[in-house]
This record gives sequence, structure tokens and C-alpha cells, in this order.
Amino acid sequence: MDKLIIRGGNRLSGSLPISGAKNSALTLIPCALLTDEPVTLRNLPRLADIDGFQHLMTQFGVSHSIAGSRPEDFGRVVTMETTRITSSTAPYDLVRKMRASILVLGPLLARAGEATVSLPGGCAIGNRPIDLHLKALEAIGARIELAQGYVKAIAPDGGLTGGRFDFPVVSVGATENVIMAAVTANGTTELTNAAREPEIVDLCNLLAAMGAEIEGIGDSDLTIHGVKRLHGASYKVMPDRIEAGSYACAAAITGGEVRLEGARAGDMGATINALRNIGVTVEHDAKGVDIAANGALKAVNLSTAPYPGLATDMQAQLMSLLCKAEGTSILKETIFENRYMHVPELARMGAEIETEGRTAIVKGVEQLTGAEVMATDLRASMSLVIAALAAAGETQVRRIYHLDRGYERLEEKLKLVGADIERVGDD
Ligand SMILES: CC(=O)N[C@H]1[C@@H](OP(=O)(O)OP(=O)(O)OC[C@H]2O[C@@H](n3ccc(=O)[nH]c3=O)[C@H](O)[C@@H]2O)O[C@H](CO)[C@@H](O)[C@@H]1O
Ligand SMILES: C=C(OP(=O)(O)O)C(=O)O
Repeated sequence: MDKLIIRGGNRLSGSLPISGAKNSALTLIPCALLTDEPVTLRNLPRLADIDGFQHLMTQFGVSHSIAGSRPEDFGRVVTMETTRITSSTAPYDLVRKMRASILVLGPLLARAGEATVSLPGGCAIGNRPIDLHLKALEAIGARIELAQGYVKAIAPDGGLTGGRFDFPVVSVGATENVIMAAVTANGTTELTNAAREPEIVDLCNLLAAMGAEIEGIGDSDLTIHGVKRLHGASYKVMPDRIEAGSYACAAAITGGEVRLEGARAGDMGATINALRNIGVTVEHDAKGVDIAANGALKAVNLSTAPYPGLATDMQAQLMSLLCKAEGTSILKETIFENRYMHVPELARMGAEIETEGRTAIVKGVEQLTGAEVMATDLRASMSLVIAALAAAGETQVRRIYHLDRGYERLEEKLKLVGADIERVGDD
């Protein structure tokens, strides 16, 4: 297993490219199941999760061709073609490694009339049930059975009917699943309190490009008029707002000045507000976001919330930044019940953080120090990298396969802006 060695203290400066969004790509890829024509995704990030998802797609008869980008470029262009669905089963072995695999349920059900998908189980950040995915699919006509760790969804003989569903809790994945199932239903679907993350807008825009009829894109109330069939399309994956926010924290904690090339400020409102309140200068134009941290960092109170609130996927990285702020900050994690796995690891680096349930109290310290730490999940891992960049001495981050799920060529990008970071084989 590889590990990262980071020698902290370098002030980051320069420009680094932002990749296509992992969480968008993971819902755009299964859209290829909805049509027999080719679907091309451009700016697809090169990540372990994307490779894993494509492997899963081959299980259903999807063929892939990769074109267009040189090995040294970030991202790639992938064309998927699903002439016919050869299997509608997603086995445990493939699903357990990647929770987002559950997103094949809706499109498989829509196209093949049935789908059998292994229950994804919990993960390091929390329980993560899929009850809302199933209830929303039932509301548009699916029959759901659970047996031996698998969920089997069956459409009525004439296909899904459409229907109404009011989400009792905002769920990104459940919203995505039901949208993908509803676009070719026989009737109309009305969703209320749906998630409206930018990645859902990206999904709706691809589906619209494939011929879907969706009203209210970007809103929490969506109306989907089912169409007979979808056609192929070529679509560019949106920039990753969480990757961009992560590098913004990395720049800020080192007192640096970094341009995030290709980042879209419009998707990053809550993160940009948080950074500005912390004392970081954030400017932007149509082609990117500029981060500059010249003065002292200030303590703030932050709470995660569904979009347009502060993304839970930014909580750990902002916490690292606040470890170096003057004063005491209070963070509240409202989305996942166990998303403070980075706290004991940050404490190994000299951070002073106390947690009480879903609240973390972060007392800023003068100096973090390098240590051997363990990555526990994707964003927790990034928070350790951010802390390490500002720490005195050397930090070793182990179990970095978590980072490879969501950060395309992390150390290469950080080196571009002057970080002292290398990946070595673990002993
Ligand atoms: C691949 C992907 O896009 N992952 C993102 C997606 O995850 P994911 O789609 O899994 O997250 P959800 O938005 O569904 O989860 C939000 C909350 O709803 C609960 N819930 C969810 C579904 C359900 O059926 N029942 C239920 O109770 C969850 O436990 C959680 O407390 O959104 C999360 C919240 O922004 C992000 O942290 C993840 O990075
Ligand atoms: C929690 C995340 O991803 P996933 O839903 O794929 O686990 C994340 O991207 O921070």
C-alpha cells in the first residue's frame, strides 16, 4: 500500500487544474444504461471510483471506448454504448467497494423492467440506508423485494407509471435514482423536497440532452414527463466543487495564493462564504477561482446542510483550516452521524478538537506538527493532507487508497503549486 510523505511549511502559489466532478460522473455514467445509442462523457476524472463504476457497467453489457486525451492530460473522454442489457444484476463484490453503485438501480429498472442490486451497506462516515431510494421508486410504480442482501426492483408489465414523492429527508442519491427511473416512465413524476446539488443539475442537463423532459431543474420541486425513448448525447462533466474547495483550504492554510483553474464559483457559494469569513480572499471569473490568504485566519461557526448549504464533503477540510485560526470554532455535522474520523488523527498532529455528538469544537493552535497518520475515508484523508502542508516537519499519511477514490493525481497537482509531497510504497 502506498503512503504520502509531506514536508510542511511551503507556501503554495501558482495555478492548478480542477478535474471533472466525481459525484457528478458517478450519476452521469449510469445514464448510458437508458439508451441503445452512444453516450459520450468528456472531462471524466481519472479516479478509482470511476474505474470501478465502469467495471460495474460492463456487467450489464455496456461497451466502453476511451479516446481523446493524452496520458499527461487530466480527465478523459469515454463513450459508452448499451445496445442491449445483458444482465440486470449488480453483485455484492462490485457494489460493496463503492456505495454509488446503487445508482444503477433506477436506470436498469427503467430500461430492463427489473434490477437486482446488492445492498451497499454502511461505511466509515455513517449508516447510509437506501430506504428513500426504494420508497421513491415504489412511488413511481416499482415493486420492491428484499432478499439475501439484495434488492430486487420490478416494473409493472407496461413499464413504470410515474407518480408523486415527497422526500422526508433530502437525499442526493435517492433523488438521482428516481430521476433516472422516471425519465422514460409512462406518466408524469412529481418530486418535492428533492436534492438540488449542482451534480443533480448536471444529471438533469445530460438527461435533457438525451431527450428527457424535466421541469424545475435546479429546484427542489421537479416534474418529469416520461418520454418513450432517450437518444445518445455528448456531455462535459462539471468541475469538481469539492476538489476545488479542498485545494482552496490547502492554499489558505499555507498562507498561499493559488488559482483553481476551471473551478466554478457559482457552485461553491457556501464554501466561498466560509472561506471569506475565515479571512481568506476569494475572487473568481468565468474560468476559475483565485484564493489568497495573506492575513490571520479567524475562527468561525459552521454547520453542514444540503445544497445550497455547506457541503458535508467540505467539513473535514475546513476543520483542518480552522485548526490554524485564531480563536475557537464550532462545527456541526448535520448530514452523517459519524463524520469526525479525522479528529483523532488531527490530534496526533497537535490539533485541539473536542467532539460532542455531531458538534466539534476546534481551538486554533499556533503550530501543527508532522506525525504518522491514517486516512479513514476520502475527505478525512484530504483533511490530513491539508494539515500536513502547514505542519512543522514531516507527515506520513497511510491508507491513501481513500484519496485515490476522489482526487485525480493529488500529489502532482499539489507539486504544481509548490508542495513538498511524494508517494512512496508503504513498508
Ligand atoms: C456519490 C455521491 O454523490 N455521494 C454524495 C452523496 O451521497 P448519498 O447520495 O449517499 O447521500 P444522501 O444525500 O443520500 O444522504 C443524506 C442523508 O440522508 C440519509 N439517507 C439517504 C438515503 C436514504 O435512502 N435514506 C436516508 O436516510 C443519509 O443517511 C444521510 O444522512 O451525497 C452526500 C451528501 O451530500 C455526499 O456526502 C456524498 O459525497
Ligand atoms: C462521501 C463521499 O463519497 P461517497 O458517497 O461516494 O462515499 C464523498 O465524496 O465525500
